[in-house]
Amino acid sequence: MLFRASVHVRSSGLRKRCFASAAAGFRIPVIDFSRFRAARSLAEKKETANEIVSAFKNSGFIYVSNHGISEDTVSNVFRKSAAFFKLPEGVKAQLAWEDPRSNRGYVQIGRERVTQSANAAEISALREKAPDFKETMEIGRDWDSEWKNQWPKESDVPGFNKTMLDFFQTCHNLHVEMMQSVALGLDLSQDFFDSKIDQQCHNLRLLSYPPIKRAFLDGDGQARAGAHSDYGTLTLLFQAQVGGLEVMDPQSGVFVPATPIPGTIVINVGDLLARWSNDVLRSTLHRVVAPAKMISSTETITPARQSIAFFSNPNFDTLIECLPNCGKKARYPPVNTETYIVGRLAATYM
Ligand SMILES: O=C(O)CCC(=O)C(=O)O
Ligand SMILES: [Fe+2]
Repeated sequence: MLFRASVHVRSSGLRKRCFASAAAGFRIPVIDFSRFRAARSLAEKKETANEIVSAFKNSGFIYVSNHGISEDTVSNVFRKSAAFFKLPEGVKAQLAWEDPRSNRGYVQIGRERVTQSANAAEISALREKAPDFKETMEIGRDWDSEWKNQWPKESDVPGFNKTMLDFFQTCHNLHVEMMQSVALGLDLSQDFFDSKIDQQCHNLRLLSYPPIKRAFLDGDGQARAGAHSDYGTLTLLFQAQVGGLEVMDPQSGVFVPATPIPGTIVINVGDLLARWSNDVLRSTLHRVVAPAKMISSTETITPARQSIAFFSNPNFDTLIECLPNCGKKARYPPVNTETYIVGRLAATYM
């Protein structure tokens, strides 16, 4: 049964109550991360860490407030991203994403079909029938010896490259701290993950969902981004105010809107972290659909939507095998991070 569940924002700067439709028991809590940073003892730190891990066990998703990334920084990234997507198709096409091992470059509408399936033929059929209505720009660590980022010319989008590189580093730093909280919440030493996630094998993804006829999105299986889980450790998602992100309540199977809360980052567990934790932590299905609130009830075009996702990964040479404190019997065989991530990417792109 659906009902209105309240989401409480704890931070003083953001003290307000937000409402989200939710199935019974389903909650995406708002975590004030300044409490983790300001904690004067390990026990105090662990209080926030436990809240985070408890949410990752239940819904797999949290909103994080007071995360330390300024609004100016985030809005500047959104501005540069918008300027990039406004470039002529021909210019963007020259920066095309080419190889899952690189996972860098521009992905035009219809090239990716995110789904839960790991079967390439099934994904290909889905892509034909119901492609994702989005374009993206994928950015990796810039000092990789093998793979180069596909940067636009400085004169095409002034300041783009530097803005994105700075933001990449900023998100990496937050990921390290978030993983420290995950470690504490799992009763591991705070630095447990540090040396396993320090090579920045992450992927910064700029997303642009163009305005689209609502009727299109109402079609069978059609969405701005189809139901999927993410692949890595944690995803840091910055969403603009348009809305449309929905998270599946794992108990009821109902998709619940993850309504944007200004100033917060949505953070969710990816498949590799779920696997690492022997499914103690949950990697939850989510999707992007037409926003619940349209401009008017007669509106047939959904507004454009922008978001920025930072897909954090373990180091590519990290072996993912059942963590301590996560059950006696491993559910999965060990897997190398790069093999896993590249395999998933290879299946989802054409
Ligand atoms: O655009 C969004 O809000 C979510 C995007 C997403 O889930 C993804 O790219 O994996
Ligand atoms: Fe996602």
